[in-house]
Amino acid sequence: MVKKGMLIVLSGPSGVGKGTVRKEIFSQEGNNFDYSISMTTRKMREGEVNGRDYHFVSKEEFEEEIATGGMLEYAKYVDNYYGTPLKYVNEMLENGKDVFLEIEVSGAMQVREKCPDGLFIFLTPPDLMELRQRIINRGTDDLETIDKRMKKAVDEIEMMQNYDYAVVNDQVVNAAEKIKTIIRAERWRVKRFLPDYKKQLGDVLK
Ligand SMILES: Nc1nc2c(ncn2[C@@H]2O[C@H](COP(=O)(O)OP(=O)(O)O)[C@@H](O)[C@H]2O)c(=O)[nH]1
Ligand SMILES: Nc1ncnc2c1ncn2[C@@H]1O[C@H](COP(=O)(O)OP(=O)(O)O)[C@@H](O)[C@H]1O
Repeated sequence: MVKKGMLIVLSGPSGVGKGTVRKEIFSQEGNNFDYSISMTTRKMREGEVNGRDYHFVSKEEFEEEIATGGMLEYAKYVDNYYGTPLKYVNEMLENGKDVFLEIEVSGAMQVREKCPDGLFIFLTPPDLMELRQRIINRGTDDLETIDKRMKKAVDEIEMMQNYDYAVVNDQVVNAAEKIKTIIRAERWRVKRFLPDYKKQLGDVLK
């Protein structure tokens, strides 16, 4: 039976722990889905590998991809572009493989428009004080920027209503486990099977 793969989108406010939880999920064996490596114009950090963590490209290269329709979605985030190359995602889905994206909220909303059948999971903080504390702990922002990020985070949390599931990131391992449980259950969505049976019916009745 040939089923198209499922597109899985993990998103949520900045600083909630998307990257941390995603890395936990992919550090474990036995996932039946593949990670779509994003493209970005931000500088490579120490310890990162081009083609593993991101496809690192110049601003010109990124803009060329946008212009030629090569991106499924993209966003400008802290003066850099981040986006999902369309080709890999399409190839995987056509081959019946499930694909996992970890992207910020505005990109996720673009994907929702284009792929309404995807699985949209919103990672949310236990509460806003904890979110603030995590952004402070990360140590990358001054207090003024942190307050700006918090205002943006509140707007982003409002977008939760456009998602299928909310997962609270209390403990990284718990959140990763919950996400994997959701993905396992969603594999058996009726609408993934129906088109194939309809096609078979056409063949049988020929
Ligand atoms: N829209 C979109 N957002 C992405 C993509 N890849 C990563 N992001 C988001 O971009 C933000 C910044 O990522 P990054 O610079 O790696 O790191 P962080 O600041 O250490 O989390 C995070 O919220 C990611 O979820 C992508 O392909 N598309
Ligand atoms: N469950 C958690 N409990 C405590 N701290 C966390 C948890 N998940 C992530 N963090 C920390 O919160 C900060 C933001 O996480 P990060 O993965 O960079 O977020 P995002 O990708 O959503 O911007 C990091 O310092 C990370 O170590």
